Amino acid sequence: FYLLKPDKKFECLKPYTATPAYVPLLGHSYTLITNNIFKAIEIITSKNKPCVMWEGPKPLYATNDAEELKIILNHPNALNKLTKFRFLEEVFQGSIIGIEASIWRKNRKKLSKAFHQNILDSFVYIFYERSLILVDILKNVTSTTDFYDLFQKFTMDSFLVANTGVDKQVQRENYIEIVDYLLRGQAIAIDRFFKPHFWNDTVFKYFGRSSELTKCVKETTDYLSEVLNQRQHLKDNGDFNETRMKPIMDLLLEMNELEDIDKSYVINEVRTFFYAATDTSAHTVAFTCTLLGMHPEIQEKVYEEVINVVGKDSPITSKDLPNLKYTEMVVNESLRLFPVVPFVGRFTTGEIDIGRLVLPKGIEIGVLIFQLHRNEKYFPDPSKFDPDRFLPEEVAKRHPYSFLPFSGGPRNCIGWKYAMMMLKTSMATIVRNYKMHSNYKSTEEMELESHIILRTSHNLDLTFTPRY
Ligand code: HEM
Repeated sequence: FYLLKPDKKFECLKPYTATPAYVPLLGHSYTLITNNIFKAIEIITSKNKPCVMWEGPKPLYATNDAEELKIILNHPNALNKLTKFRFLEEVFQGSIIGIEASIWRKNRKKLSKAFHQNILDSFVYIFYERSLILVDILKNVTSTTDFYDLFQKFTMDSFLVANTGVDKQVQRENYIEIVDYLLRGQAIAIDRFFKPHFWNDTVFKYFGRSSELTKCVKETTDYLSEVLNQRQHLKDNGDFNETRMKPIMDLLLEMNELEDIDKSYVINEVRTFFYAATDTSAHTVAFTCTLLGMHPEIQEKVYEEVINVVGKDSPITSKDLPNLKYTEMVVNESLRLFPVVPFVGRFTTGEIDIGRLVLPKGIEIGVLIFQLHRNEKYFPDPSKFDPDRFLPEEVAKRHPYSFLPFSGGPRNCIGWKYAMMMLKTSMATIVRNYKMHSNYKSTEEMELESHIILRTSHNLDLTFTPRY
């Protein structure tokens, strides 16, 4: 009986149960059998309002209501991640993204120092240099170019320099062993996350790609450990490049000495930053280029702004970024329509009163970022691309928790400023050099899917024509 019906202690959630049929034993999880997680959530939340979905007897309260999200994301009882995060632990290895709240608090404070504005400012020339390589590579795109892959190489290239000080020329080289290990490790862990039959450790060990995953993690650990030793050596000899920028790894290394942090901790955090930073930013560049390709008049406004602020040939610097206001509005509107992290999850460690309901201790919460951004209550005509929604007077009229591409509250994205600076630098560089074109007539023509990070299920329709 327990397996067939929602647990008695969660009775209070029953009136909010999602509309698709509740299937004994599975609850609503059966929707995952034939759909990717993005589609499954779309089906379950088709009424576009908060609801409870059931994984067998285990409830998940899913909401796209800004006021509820404000309460939840700032509540001390909602700082832990979904219990299923443990299936990603083999790649995260106790780093900030999945760690339990009491340890997370201390670590977040330390790591925040690496995202100080002065440090981020010093990365802009890397973002710009790497964008120039991207612009060069864009000369060779054809109708078969995989844009997700192309932009991912750009973000990985920028990441490796800004975070580890290593220049691997990721955009120019076809195969780089360490990048392959990083990406394969990520893919295997995510695959397990969404395949219930692999949630059992023994089944995963004998029938899944467990040993390949262990190898990928070991190889990336060994590589980052070698880089760390080289940085340490440079530091001991007084050869740290102090003049232009300090990679995040060097900062963590300094903290390591000051605050007695373990070296393996530094390695795990840097690897997690890699996972959190690269696909997210790459897919945002891909979506933003496509949206500009669909809207030539908006693209020209971005171009004019870039020429007015930076000029035709000057490098883009950290001083220019605050003045690229319209470019920022465009990036924001792109993140609204296509929030590349379409949902995040939390787990309640105590009750949370969200007004019409008290969420009990011990349930999962789904923060429906995609459905929040497409909620007509906050964004009328939600599938229309309209950067003017981000004019300061329009933003002031809206609920502050109606736009959450980087989530909200104390456990939001630690890298959001880094991401925005990289996105603005790269978009300005691309628009200054190319006219983009896309044949989509509306965003609804773009079939979406997600295996954590949002993308289209087909390659993007996009062409680049040099401006000069
Ligand atoms: C477009 C780019 C990005 C998007 C949309 C994005 C979005 C997010 C979201 C939605 C979360 C989850 C927060 C939650 O659970 O409530 C997150 C967490 C995180 N992000 Fe990002 N992110 C981006 C880029 C980056 C970059 C560039 C970095 C690092 C350089 C980064 C590092 C992290 C880390 C470490 C966390 C975990 C934070 C914690 O638990 O305290 N992200 N991000």
